Amino acid sequence: MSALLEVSGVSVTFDGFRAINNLSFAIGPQELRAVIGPNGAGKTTFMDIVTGKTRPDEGSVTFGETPRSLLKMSEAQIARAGIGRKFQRPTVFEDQTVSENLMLALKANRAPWRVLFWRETAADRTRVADLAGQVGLGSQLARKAGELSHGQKQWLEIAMLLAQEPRLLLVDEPAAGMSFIEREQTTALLVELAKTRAVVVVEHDMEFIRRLNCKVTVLHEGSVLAEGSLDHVTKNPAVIEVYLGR
Ligand SMILES: Nc1ncnc2c1ncn2[C@@H]1O[C@H](COP(=O)(O)OP(=O)(O)OP(=O)(O)O)[C@@H](O)[C@H]1O
Repeated sequence: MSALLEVSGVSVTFDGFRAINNLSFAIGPQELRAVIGPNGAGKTTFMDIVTGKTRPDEGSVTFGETPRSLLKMSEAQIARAGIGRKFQRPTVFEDQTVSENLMLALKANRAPWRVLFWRETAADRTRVADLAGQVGLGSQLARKAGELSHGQKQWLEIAMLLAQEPRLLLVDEPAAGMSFIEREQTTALLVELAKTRAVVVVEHDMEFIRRLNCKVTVLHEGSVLAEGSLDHVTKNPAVIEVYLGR
């Protein structure tokens, strides 16, 4: 299987400190991957590089079936090329309904000149209902986003990202602040989403990762320390040492 995203030999230095050190990472077109690692391992910086927020000093980052370098693309171009990022804190419009939030996301997906003449169509309304259904908010369309639970807000934001039809979704700590039931529903959602796109989940919650039941990449000091199933990596002495400090 050829990779959808390929990060190769990437390094980033902040004021002389090497936050990412010769990092190589690849993910397939329909793959679910968990990225773990202790604080400061470089997980956020890795996502910043993929989304164009941080530029590496060396290495290459390519994306797509016909690999295209992301390094010369702006953050907006990378998003349009099919990479969506879900930050830890939900950023939905609280005073707007679920339906209105999703309609805004659909609108944002249009070329600027088309937005000028944009009118909501029946097809848009169907798409909004479909997006809400995909994340389990089909019955919440008329509710204000501000009234939703924390987990529901996170799902709404994922649906807003899905409006852009990303081929790669980066999800930062989805389990944080969620109830047990919400975490279980989120696991199921991410597994489902990864059937039709690549999904990379950065998470500290090991129980959550166990339920994702996917390949895990362990980062440490800006490099890949171990890769494989959760059982495989958690038996690795180097991983145990990094996590337990022994
Ligand atoms: N803009 C920056 N300037 C200076 N140092 C930075 C910058 N961004 C990140 N770093 C440093 O780079 C290292 C990697 O940080 P990063 O946030 O990527 O780690 P992380 O694995 O996401 O950690 P956490 O789990 O705590 O979120 C850290 O030591 C951090 O202090």
